[in-house]
Amino acid sequence: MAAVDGGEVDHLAGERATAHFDVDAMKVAWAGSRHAVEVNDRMARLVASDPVFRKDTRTMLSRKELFKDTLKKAAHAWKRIVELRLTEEEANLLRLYVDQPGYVDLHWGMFVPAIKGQGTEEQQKKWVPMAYKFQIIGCYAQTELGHGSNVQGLETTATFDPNTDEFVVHSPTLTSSKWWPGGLGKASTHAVVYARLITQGKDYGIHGFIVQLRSLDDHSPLPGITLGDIGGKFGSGAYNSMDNGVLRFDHVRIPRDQMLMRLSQVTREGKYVHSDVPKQLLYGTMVYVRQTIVADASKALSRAVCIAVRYSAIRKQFGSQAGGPETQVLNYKTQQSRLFPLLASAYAYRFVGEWLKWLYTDVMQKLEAKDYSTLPEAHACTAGLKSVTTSATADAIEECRKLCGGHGYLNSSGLPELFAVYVPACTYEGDNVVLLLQVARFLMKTVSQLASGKQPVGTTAYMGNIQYLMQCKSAVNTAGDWLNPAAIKEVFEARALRMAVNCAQNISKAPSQEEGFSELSPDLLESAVAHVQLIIVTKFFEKLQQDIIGHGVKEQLQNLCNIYALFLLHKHLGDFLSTGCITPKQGALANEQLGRLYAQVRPNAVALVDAFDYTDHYLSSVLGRYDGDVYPALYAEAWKDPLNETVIPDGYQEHLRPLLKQQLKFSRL
Ligand SMILES: CCCCCCCCCC/C=C\CCCCCCCCCC(=O)SCCNC(=O)CCNC(=O)[C@H](O)C(C)(C)COP(=O)(O)OP(=O)(O)OC[C@H]1O[C@@H](n2cnc3c(N)ncnc32)[C@H](O)[C@@H]1OP(=O)(O)O
Ligand SMILES: Cc1cc2nc3c(=O)[nH]c(=O)nc-3n(C[C@H](O)[C@H](O)[C@H](O)COP(=O)(O)OP(=O)(O)OC[C@H]3O[C@@H](n4cnc5c(N)ncnc54)[C@H](O)[C@@H]3O)c2cc1C
Repeated sequence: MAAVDGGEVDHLAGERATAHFDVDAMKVAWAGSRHAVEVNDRMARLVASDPVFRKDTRTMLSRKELFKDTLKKAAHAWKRIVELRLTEEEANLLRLYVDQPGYVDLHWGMFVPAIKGQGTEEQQKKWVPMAYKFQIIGCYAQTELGHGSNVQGLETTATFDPNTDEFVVHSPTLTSSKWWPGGLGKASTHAVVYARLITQGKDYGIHGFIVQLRSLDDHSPLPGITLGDIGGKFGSGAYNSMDNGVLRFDHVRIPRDQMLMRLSQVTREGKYVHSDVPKQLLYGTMVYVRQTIVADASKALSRAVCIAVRYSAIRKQFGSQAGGPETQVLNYKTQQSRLFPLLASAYAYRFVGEWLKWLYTDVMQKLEAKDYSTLPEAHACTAGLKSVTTSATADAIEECRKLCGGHGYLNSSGLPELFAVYVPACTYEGDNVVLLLQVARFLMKTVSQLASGKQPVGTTAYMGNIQYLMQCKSAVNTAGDWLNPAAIKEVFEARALRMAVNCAQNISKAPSQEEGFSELSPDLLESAVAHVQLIIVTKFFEKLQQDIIGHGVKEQLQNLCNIYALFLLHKHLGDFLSTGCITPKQGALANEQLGRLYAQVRPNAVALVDAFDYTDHYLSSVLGRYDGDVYPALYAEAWKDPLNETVIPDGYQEHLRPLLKQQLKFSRL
């Protein structure tokens, strides 16, 4: 089952023949199960073979054309989902492979989960079926012009009026205008709006409300509602398919039962009642989406890496003095040392994403049973992993562009658009720095509780080993010693713990905890990153303990896991040295071992990206084609540009001809 939808000749056949492992079995390890490979493959092909889902001219469309194209694709996708009676799993994958951001992402990804998570059973019964049938389209309207990161600072108000049993939703200032919600600008009929609840003269803080925005008859905004799109965004094509919107309310009335009342209620008389649950559950939808964003990071990263690896195997430069063939750029050690850690990261993020999904499901089950003890851990893990994986992926896509040289800068390489679509992931669903500071808070709390003898659990369990980890010295003596998982885990644990303890000690010297936290925040960020990287490394090792079938698959994954860990060690050598976890000599040995691992990956590189099982349609890159027939495709693609529709360009008569025909007027000339 090869993901070929390219030409007849396989220019990468030689590369595929050198692989030391069973690619089909690796597809199973990557996708999670044989079933997952099958359903992914079927949905990817369904999309690739449907002309409505073509995207090769997307970067050449105007904003209006692009938006209309997005509406068409979303409606067609829905039609196919209904006609083919696709399951929810299949439908999600179909949307993924359509690969065009649009209102449906927010409808399914945030609006529906917000109602399911924060609505009472009655509210769910009323709203969810309408949303499932697309009788209404919803978005998630939280961020405002003046406030995004600071959710408690939102200004929109929802004031209860006991005379009419309604809330009056209002935007009191310009900065309280809702600003950014995807799908809001043009498509949504409804929104979950976050606003300050005011009743009986008291402000009870932020709560969620379902508000109808547009008429279900003619889609015009309802009275008191001002709506629009916030304007063009970074890059051509890319996230411009999404109608991120602005919304203002002028005393808009909604029935009381449109407040999402699972966590707290307002009675008919206007009394505020808070259920016996942590108020942070209000943030539940964000936790859910952060978890999905980690899974998406491995998708985006693996796409970019697939393009860069295949093209690096095709591209040749220098190498022969005697007129023989030039060298494949993939053979250059520098290319390998830039590219293979990214390949390893794609696998690492895939597996940690799988684990995070499990953690999230587990926490949800506990919440159902009124056990809230794992909520802080779930928040720290989703926030931290969202932050680290999206930042690294955004950087990696740009690195892959550079790894593809000049051709990587062409839209037809697929990389500029992928980068432009992906970078906002560092900002949306929580700015990455703000989220890392949340992780740091969690770590500082955990460290402070160690003194009282409280044993940390979950991903901070290693901190309980403080006596040992604060003074241990790595026993690594040879480069090969770095292949021992225990040796790697020990130094990653010691680094993370020592950085956290250093921060805690320095904070305790400040006049107040708050001042210390603020002063130390750059160090706290690094401490949080160290902790999150430890989680990723640990989860990769744990994956290797599972039953992994197929010839050579486990060995390849072991190599990638070691590359991921040793690459991080090399990149953050300063941390490991300054905390005394390793010596400079041990750092050099790690680097030596990395070089050996790259050599082992080299013959397997193309097969390792084939295991992602991406169709050419999904990759949408002439450089990443499965068949490696890059040059004819690049050449043909150029001719499709609208500029090449005519030989003589528009503007020649007005601007070029007069210039070329002008009489020389300068005496000096
Ligand atoms: C059948 C058909 C199927 C069809 C198929 C289609 C399916 C499609 C599926 C699609 C899936 C996904 C799509 C994804 C698309 C993505 C598109 C982009 C979306 C972008 C959307 C957004 O951006 S929405 C807006 C997001 N905004 C933010 O993230 C704001 C960030 N800020 C915050 O979260 C908070 O303000 C803060 C955490 C930074 C601070 O909050 P606050 O001031 O209240 O808190 P404190 O810091 O004082 O902390 C108080 C205590 O609360 C704890 N805390 C904080 N947050 C949480 C949390 N989330 N959970 C649990 N606990 C939390 C904090 O730790 C403190 O605890 P203590 O220290 O113990 O007191
Ligand atoms: C493409 C896109 C889609 C979006 N979709 C939605 C949506 O559907 N619904 C929705 O409600 N919102 C949406 N958003 C909004 C998004 O969630 C916010 O932009 C995001 O949470 C960041 O908040 P901000 O813009 O207020 O950034 P700011 O907080 O203003 O960040 C500006 C800078 O300040 C720094 N900073 C802020 N606070 C601190 C601090 N405490 N300590 C140190 N540094 C700090 C940040 O690191 C950053 O460098 C979207 C945004 C984008 C870009």
